[in-house]
Parts: sequence; structure tokens; C-alpha cells
Amino acid sequence: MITQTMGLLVMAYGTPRNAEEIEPYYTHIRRGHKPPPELLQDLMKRYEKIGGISPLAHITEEQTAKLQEALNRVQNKIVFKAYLGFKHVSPFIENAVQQMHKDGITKAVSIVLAPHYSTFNAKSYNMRAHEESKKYDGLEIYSIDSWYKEPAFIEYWADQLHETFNRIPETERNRTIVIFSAHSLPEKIKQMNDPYPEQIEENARMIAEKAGVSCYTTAWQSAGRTPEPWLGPDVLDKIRELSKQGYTSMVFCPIGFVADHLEVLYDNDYECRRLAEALGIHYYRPPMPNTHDKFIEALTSAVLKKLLMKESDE
Ligand SMILES: CC1=C(CCC(=O)O)c2cc3nc(cc4[nH]c(cc5[nH]c(cc1n2)c(C)c5CCC(=O)O)c(CCC(=O)O)c4C)C(CCC(=O)O)=C3C
Ligand SMILES: [Fe+2]
Repeated sequence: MITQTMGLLVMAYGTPRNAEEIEPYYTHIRRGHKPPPELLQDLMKRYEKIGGISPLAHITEEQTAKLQEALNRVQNKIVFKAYLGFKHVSPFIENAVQQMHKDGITKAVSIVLAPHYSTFNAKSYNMRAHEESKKYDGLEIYSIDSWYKEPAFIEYWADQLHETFNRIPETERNRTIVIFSAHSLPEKIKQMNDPYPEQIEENARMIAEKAGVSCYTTAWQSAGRTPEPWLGPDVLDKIRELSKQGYTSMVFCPIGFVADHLEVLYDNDYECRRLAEALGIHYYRPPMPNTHDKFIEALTSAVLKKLLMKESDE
């Protein structure tokens, strides 16, 4: 019995699709200010290092298609129709909302392809979607703020940790530490009572507990290249500190991200690995969620939970 079609607004950071798009992308991130040539060169070099361009565009589309497919498979009351909107590239979040309205959608649920809530990501994504939807009479969007506690998400990373530990020689295990990391944000979020730092800590604890890992820590990565202070400790400093403490194997779980992209393939797999190996440390980084079934299950569950809560409100 099908009762309604519902929009599924999937929002993500966005990535350039080819080398020509890098400059306009970076300009958008910098709120319309063209990057100075050195910064642009530096970013282009990082993309070159991971194969010319990020695999992210493709992965995001696949995640969205799989989420739509799973939502329509596990229940038969609502037909979900997915719309993808980006923060920094076209189609922008606003374009996706407008398209939903054009297609006659009156109710939609929105989800961000990042697990945690902060003023810089989920809040700004949701605000942009809501501002745009106000222009269209009768388009209501139910926004999921965060979904990092989804059991299938915790299980995904716990399973990955199990598999990774199985690859680490037994004699090495008592000198192994897991580093959970997320994108750093400007330190001023602390004065804004932003829940992001606590959510990362809580998520790390939940995953470590589920995996039975007692030796773990958290750190920040990929801080912006601006003069203002960013949340620390940075993951590179953390590697140096842990090396001094005698750890010789490190397992990197960048839980703030959900796909293979620049921050993981360059900041973790190139920068962290290079430093770790220079210090004689074995570097491990379990695969990212990408389109893994467990991960899609987590997103599916977050969407259905949001709608159940909505039903009981009404
Ligand atoms: C919290 C957060 C997430 C995770 C949550 C979410 O996903 O929403 C995230 C993800 C991503 N960030 C990405 C890329 C970039 N982010 C930059 C710069 C910035 N990120 C910020 C925050 C975040 N970013 C911030 C506060 C800045 C400073 C400028 C500003 O105030 O906005 C820059 C500029 C140059 C540089 O600093 O490197 C680039 C190129 C890509 C795509 C990678 C690819 O293409 O493979 C992804 C998935
Ligand atoms: Fe970013």
C-alpha cells in the first residue's frame, strides 16, 4: 500500500569533478574570494597526489542511489525519491530543494553525508535547505541533525577494527593504538557551545567499546590554512607524542568522514603514513564506509527513525 512520495534530500560537502573545477570550488569554500596562487597550487598538488581528482563525486552519487534503493526496499508505505545537493559545487543544496518543489514534492527528509553535528556542517547544510524551502509554499523538510549513534554505523567501524587487528602480529598488539579523528574546526566553536567535540569523543568511545579496544585516543586532522586557532591536538602531533610513548603500530579511523576523498587519501594515507613510517611506526587505515551495506543500513535507519518521530509528533 503506497501512500505518498517523499523527497530524500542528501547533502554533502562536494568536490571538483575535474581539474578546471578546482579553482571555482576553492573560491566558493573561501566565500567568493579567489585563492592566492600558492594556495591553489598546493591544493592542485594534493589532488594530483591522489590521482588527479577525488573519487568522492562518484562515491557520493552511489551512496545516494543505494540509500534510495534500500529505503524503498525495506518498507512499502512511502516512495523515496533522492535529490543530491552540495555545499560547494553544483547542484547546490538550493538547486536540489528547488528541484523537489518543481517535481511536486511536499514533504522531504534531509540527511547529511557526515555523521556529526556542528555549526560548520550539519547546521549550515540544514539552514540552507530550510531557507530555500521557505520560498516554496507547502514544502516541508524534516532534517536529521546527526546519526553517529546508529548501531549499524558503530558496528561498521567495530568490524573494521576487528579485521585490522587480525592483520597485526600478536607480538605487536600491546604496542598498538587506535586514533579516531575528525576534521578540525576553528576553536571558536567552543564558545558557541558546539556539540561536535563531545560527539566525536562519544563516538570514539562507543566504537572502541563495541570492538573491545581499550587502547585508543582522538585527534583532529585537516585543519584549515588560516591564522585563527583550530581545534587540537593535530593528528601529526599526536603521532609524534604516541611514538615517544613507545607505540609502534597505529590504526587510523577518520570517523568524521564517510568516503575515500582528499582528507583521507592525502591527509591520512600520505601525510600521516609518511610521518608514521619515518618514526618506524606501522600505519593501518581500515577502509572507509563508502557504499558498504552496513553503512547504508545506518543511513536507512536514521531516515526511518526521523519519520517515525515525525508521525508521533503529528
Ligand atoms: C567539518 C568538515 C568536513 C566533514 C563534514 C562534511 O563532510 O561536511 C569537511 C569535509 C570535506 N572537505 C573537503 C575539502 C576541502 N575543505 C576545505 C576547507 C575547510 N573544510 C572545513 C570543514 C569540513 N570539511 C572547514 C571549516 C574548512 C575551512 C574553510 C571553511 O570555513 O569552509 C578545503 C580548502 C582547502 C583546505 O583547507 O584543504 C577543501 C579542498 C572535502 C572534499 C574532499 C575531496 O574533494 O576529495 C570534504 C568531504
Ligand atoms: Fe573541508
